[in-house]
Amino acid sequence: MLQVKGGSFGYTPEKAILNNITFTLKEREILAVMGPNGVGKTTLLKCLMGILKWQSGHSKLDGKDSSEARIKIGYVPQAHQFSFPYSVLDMVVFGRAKYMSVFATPGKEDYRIAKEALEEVGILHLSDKSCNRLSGGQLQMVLIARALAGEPRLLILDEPESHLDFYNQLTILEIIKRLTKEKKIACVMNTHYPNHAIKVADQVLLLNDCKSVFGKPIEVLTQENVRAYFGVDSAIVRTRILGKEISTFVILNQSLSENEPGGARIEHKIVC
Ligand SMILES: Nc1ncnc2c1ncn2[C@@H]1O[C@H](COP(=O)(O)OP(=O)(O)OP(=O)(O)O)[C@@H](O)[C@H]1O
Repeated sequence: MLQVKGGSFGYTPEKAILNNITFTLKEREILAVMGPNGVGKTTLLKCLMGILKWQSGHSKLDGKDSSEARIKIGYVPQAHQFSFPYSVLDMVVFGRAKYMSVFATPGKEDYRIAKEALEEVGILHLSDKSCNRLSGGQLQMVLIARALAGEPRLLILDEPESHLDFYNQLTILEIIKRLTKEKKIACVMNTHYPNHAIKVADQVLLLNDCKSVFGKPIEVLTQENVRAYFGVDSAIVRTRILGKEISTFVILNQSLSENEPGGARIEHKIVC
């Protein structure tokens, strides 16, 4: 559904940021884009949306060049960066603007779709509330609903769970996962949390210094890759809690990485 082949981009001719990015994403799949600060994750999202033009290579959505397919891409920015003096419903109706002519106002059908999007993320009851009176988690859900109202094939989210408490992080991730599967769309999200990638992503793209690696979370977030891309020692531990097997990413402190477990009581098996 989304295909990126040999994508390269730099803001100046002297310094490439993204080099030869290649991956494919199927319908109902989530891609987590990861890498240290400033490596080009947001730049990649902008190239996928056609806001920045690939300098070589291309990205295609359903076979169409990203810039042509832009109408089918829903973008969810980080909620904490904005203030919005609109009601929740009006905000979500903005997601329909790309289908309207310049001076047109939203019609009944636009409001119906906007309400449906609010229902899908579970916040229809907030319709009349001002966006400026919402919590960070609620506002993030409003922005997801706004993107959904645009009936996207591809949902792009820039660190959707950052600045949220643990409960809201999980809520947002569950919503993203459910919608991606139910609505048969694909989703690309930047995240700084390996455990979130393990929890919801089907694929991970690691970026650093013009290098990249793509694959399933457990295959990509290996000790070697994490050391090479982030400069820290890590492990994925598999733990059984209440009969359920859970894979968890941990950063190893010095003593653990020197094989001194330091009295850790959880029984675990390092899987990669
Ligand atoms: N408009 C711009 N013009 C020139 N350079 C830019 C521009 N936007 C970003 N950059 C530079 O490009 C590089 C990649 O930036 P980008 O925002 O894509 O990184 P990121 O991986 O998303 O970072 P973070 O994790 O901190 O959000 C950085 O060095 C940044 O300073």
